[in-house]
Amino acid sequence: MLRTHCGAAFYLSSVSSVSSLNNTNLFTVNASVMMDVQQPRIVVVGAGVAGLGAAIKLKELGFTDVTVVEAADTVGGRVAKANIGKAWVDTGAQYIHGSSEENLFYCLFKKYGFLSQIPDEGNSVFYRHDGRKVDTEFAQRVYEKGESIIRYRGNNTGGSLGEHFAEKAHGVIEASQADEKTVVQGVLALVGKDYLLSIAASDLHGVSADSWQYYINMGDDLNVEGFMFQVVEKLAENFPKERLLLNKAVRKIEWDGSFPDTKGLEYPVRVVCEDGAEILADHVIVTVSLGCLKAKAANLFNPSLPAEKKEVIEKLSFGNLAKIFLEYEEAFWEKNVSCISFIWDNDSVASAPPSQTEWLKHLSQFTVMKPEERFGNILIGWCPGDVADLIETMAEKELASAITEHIRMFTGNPNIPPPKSIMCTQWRKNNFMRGSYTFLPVGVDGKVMDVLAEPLVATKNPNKDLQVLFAGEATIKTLYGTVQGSIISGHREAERLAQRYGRTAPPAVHCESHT
Ligand SMILES: Cc1cc2nc3c(=O)[nH]c(=O)nc-3n(C[C@H](O)[C@H](O)[C@H](O)COP(=O)(O)OP(=O)(O)OC[C@H]3O[C@@H](n4cnc5c(N)ncnc54)[C@H](O)[C@@H]3O)c2cc1C
Repeated sequence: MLRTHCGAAFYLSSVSSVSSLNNTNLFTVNASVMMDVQQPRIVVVGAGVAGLGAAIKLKELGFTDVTVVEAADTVGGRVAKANIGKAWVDTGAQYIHGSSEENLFYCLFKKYGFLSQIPDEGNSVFYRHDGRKVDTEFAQRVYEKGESIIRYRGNNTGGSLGEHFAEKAHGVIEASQADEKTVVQGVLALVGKDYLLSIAASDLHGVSADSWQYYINMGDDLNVEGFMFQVVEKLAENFPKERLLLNKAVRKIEWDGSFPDTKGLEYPVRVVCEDGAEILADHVIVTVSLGCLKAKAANLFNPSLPAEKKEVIEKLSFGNLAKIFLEYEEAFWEKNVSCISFIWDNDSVASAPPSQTEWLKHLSQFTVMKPEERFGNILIGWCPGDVADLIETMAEKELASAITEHIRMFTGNPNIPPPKSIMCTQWRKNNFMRGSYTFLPVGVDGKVMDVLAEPLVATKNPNKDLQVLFAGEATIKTLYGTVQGSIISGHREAERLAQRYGRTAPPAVHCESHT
């Protein structure tokens, strides 16, 4: 989830109490507190942040028979990397939403010594379609006004964020001076587009105005590009490699059954993999994305999911966010610039070729990867929703050429060369992700995520409970769409099993004690 514009904290104004998140800072547990030696067999499906979080927490809680099964050839899921130019870049998450010690991910960054390596954000520059720059201070002022409107938590309004924003933005435009109206309108439209990036949606009118009513604000955003995947790789070192099965896609989860192993022991769950392997288990924690659940849940579970859960899977939206990495021989931007924004107005629509206007309109923000010594000259262009879906289908050459014309027009510099390399993320096409992250469409209350998080209830074997549990960013209404939400959801399910086996964890420990 991207929720930052040009270094400015782009977050929700009112906050819920962080103390409501028990044990969020628990990442070590003294195994001596174990109250029994029973070792149920547990399978975790997915080695993204939620799966790793669950597996490591289970290990810390003294469970020794834990296996993680991952379809991809690497860990991390939607925290992922790719090589471009001289560096590895984060193709998935790259912001810590909440740079404070309430945030477990922030603590991990601190623990692994990465925080001190994160450079300061630079300046923003705003262009109109004809190369004119908008005075940064003025643009920032209007931008902040727009942000304060859109940073709206909602509280069972049932309305759309688009409606809310349009109404309030209209007031700001009306109140501005006649000669500034067009720019004010353009900057406010930019706020809306940037917000769509943070939600990964196509249209604010399709997004619930109540999207953030349960959300926990842990502080400002921090851009940790190039470090997020490193933190997750380090995290994965805390789980035994031989128990982490990569390139092993799960095809079927059979539950509420009675499956004997070779020793005649009976297990209620059988996990069947694409390669034909079968793993018997007492418990399985499913962490696949909402996108995968939408596409595959009907065939993945046997017996099938209860109607209530199916309904939630259908109701929640799973967006897309494209990151387009553009590598240049030399920077055409000034050294201190970290964000380049394009402000569209009615004239700019006419200036772009009609075939490209629609998607280019949504390519309004480019961030500069910093520092140059580490990354070279790389810009990231950001696109949300349907436009991201479309861009995934375009050839790199076509994309590079359209973007170059776009940048030339807005900067007023016809000599900007095409990028020497270009790479676009493909989250929607990825069979094991099917998009970027969850958002709440109009009319859907975040509480439905609690339903998604509920374990399945066995009917044939009610004494063998908690057979199928669910974790992942879509299962946590207070932090969905984020890495910290994912890890906490993994911990939640590990702790659910710990409770089931009478295993108690010591009280939460503070971030500082791990530095
Ligand atoms: C482009 C992008 C930008 C983002 N930006 C940010 C950001 O700046 N800050 C932030 O906090 N969050 C951000 N997010 C969201 C964040 O990355 C996710 O919320 C989080 O990583 C999800 O973790 P997860 O474990 O819940 O799911 P996943 O990462 O999706 O993990 C699920 C795992 O299950 C595996 N899997 C799927 N199906 C199967 C199967 N059948 N068998 C076996 N394995 C399977 C997948 O391969 C995957 O590894 C971003 C996401 C994207 C895509």
